[in-house]
Amino acid sequence: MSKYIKKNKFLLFGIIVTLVISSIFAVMVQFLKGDVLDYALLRNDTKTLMYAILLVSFILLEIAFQFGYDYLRAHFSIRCVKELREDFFRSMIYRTYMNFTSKSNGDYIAKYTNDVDMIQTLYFGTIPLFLEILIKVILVSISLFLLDWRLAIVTLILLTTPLYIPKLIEKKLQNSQKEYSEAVEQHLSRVTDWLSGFEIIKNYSIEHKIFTAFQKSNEYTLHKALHNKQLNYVAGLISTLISYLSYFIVLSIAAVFVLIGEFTAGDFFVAIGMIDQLSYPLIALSQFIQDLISIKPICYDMAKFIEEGAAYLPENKASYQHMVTNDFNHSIYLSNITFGFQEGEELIHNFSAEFKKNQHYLIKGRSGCGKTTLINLLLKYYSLTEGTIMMDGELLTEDTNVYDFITIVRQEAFLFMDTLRNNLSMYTNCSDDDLILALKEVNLMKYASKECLDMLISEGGNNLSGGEKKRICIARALLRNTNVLIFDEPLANLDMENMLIIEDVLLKISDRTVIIVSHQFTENNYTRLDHVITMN
Ligand SMILES: Nc1ncnc2c1ncn2[C@@H]1O[C@H](COP(=O)(O)OP(=O)(O)OP(=O)(O)O)[C@@H](O)[C@H]1O
Repeated sequence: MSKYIKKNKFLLFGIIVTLVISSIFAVMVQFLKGDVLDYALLRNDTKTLMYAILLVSFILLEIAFQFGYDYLRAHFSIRCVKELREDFFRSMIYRTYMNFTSKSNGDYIAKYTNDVDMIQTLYFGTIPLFLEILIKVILVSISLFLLDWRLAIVTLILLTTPLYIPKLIEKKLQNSQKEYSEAVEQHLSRVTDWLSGFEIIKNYSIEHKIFTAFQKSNEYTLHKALHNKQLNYVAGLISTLISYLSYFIVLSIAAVFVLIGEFTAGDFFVAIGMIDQLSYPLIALSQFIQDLISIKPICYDMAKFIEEGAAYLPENKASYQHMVTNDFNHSIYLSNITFGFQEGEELIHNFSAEFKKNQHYLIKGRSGCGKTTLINLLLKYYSLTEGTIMMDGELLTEDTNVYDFITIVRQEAFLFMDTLRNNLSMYTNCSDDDLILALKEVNLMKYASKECLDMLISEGGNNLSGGEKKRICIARALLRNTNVLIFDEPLANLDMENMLIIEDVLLKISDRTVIIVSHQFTENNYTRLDHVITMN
């Protein structure tokens, strides 16, 4: 996390400068208060008035610099969080599909909301406050030394004892913060899951069961939050008690100095002001130390997450520089491939197939025989146990960017909450005419107009029918000029009319290699395909 602090070092410098100046004024105010009192007791009106005016001016200056400090502090925290969020999102979005799916959406959301918020409050927010207190403590300690070195030494020894409390329970604080963060992650994963399954919850009338599960999960999370807060409060309470005790000891010593004639009334007044200036910040300092200690594991996890994702960033991925981005000219050949998810269990055994350029293929087979897995192997999601995948006689290697020549359309049609235009063009510079042509190709005449391209698609494409969503996804794939188009179960969840429309659209695609994975494809249309591959 120190990276973000370094990036905003000028703001931090500004914070330190305004802090030092406002703290100097705060200390001067204490001395001036003593002077005003002493001159008032001596009945010296002119000096009393002069020092009173000076006192008011210094108070105003202290307030002005304090405002400057608060202003910069807010900017510092916001800038750090902005950069942290950007790094988080970048490290997530550039991951490989397999790496991304190793975590649940809830995990990502919890990290993005809860963990980032905690880091903002307990780390970026605490650092300026920690500096504020530290600078105040240093300046006030120096001033106390100037007033009386014996009192200064006793004050510092006694008032700094509460600072050791957080260090004594460091492990407990960190564990409790981490447990809380993990509980939030689990809770959000479950909530996102319930939101996605809203329809099924209604359909099976299991609202009560889900609510009970929610209550349990919510209670567990809040129990962890409470435990975390209680631990912090106990540590805070001990620190405050010790601090007050120390305060009264130092106060008594200053009172003794007055009684034995070593301090004037003004000196006593100044000393009390100084001790006040020290005691409250030191209590706060112990809380900030507590915060910084407890947030450490969350910061560590966040840094690890970002670092892990950084390996996939274009600028850091060495292989990107020599990534093969060419098309194939003749064929893609799967040669004797074997693969299994578990060791010793083979899902695909010694399978071979050739996909020739610009031909139509249907891959069929019973449910669960490994059709989607075969496609995922082609997309390099998993490593083969045995066999090879060749492109024009050359091995498909780690460095081959298959997304450059393959477009995949999955069974679940996914559309972004955006305009139809952006959902079709995928944010590239496609002309409206091309978009309209693609819509016509997939028989979506209803939307094939300039006005309709501006139509907003709601979350999950809820304002479209299942068949329409599928056809928009196919049109989007057609617009992407890749040599290979793969359709994984394009006919799933469609009625006969829509099935036939989509089959026709896929069979009419020319000058592309089309691979259709389906166990529902109409047998009457087999003659329009170049090859039918049956997987056992
Ligand atoms: N990520 C995974 N981890 C472990 N097992 C998996 C994974 N993905 C799929 N499987 C298993 O591999 C088998 C084949 O799944 P796959 O999706 O390839 O079948 P399919 O032929 O496409 O089935 P369908 O026609 O029903 O879509 C299934 O038994 C499934 O449980």
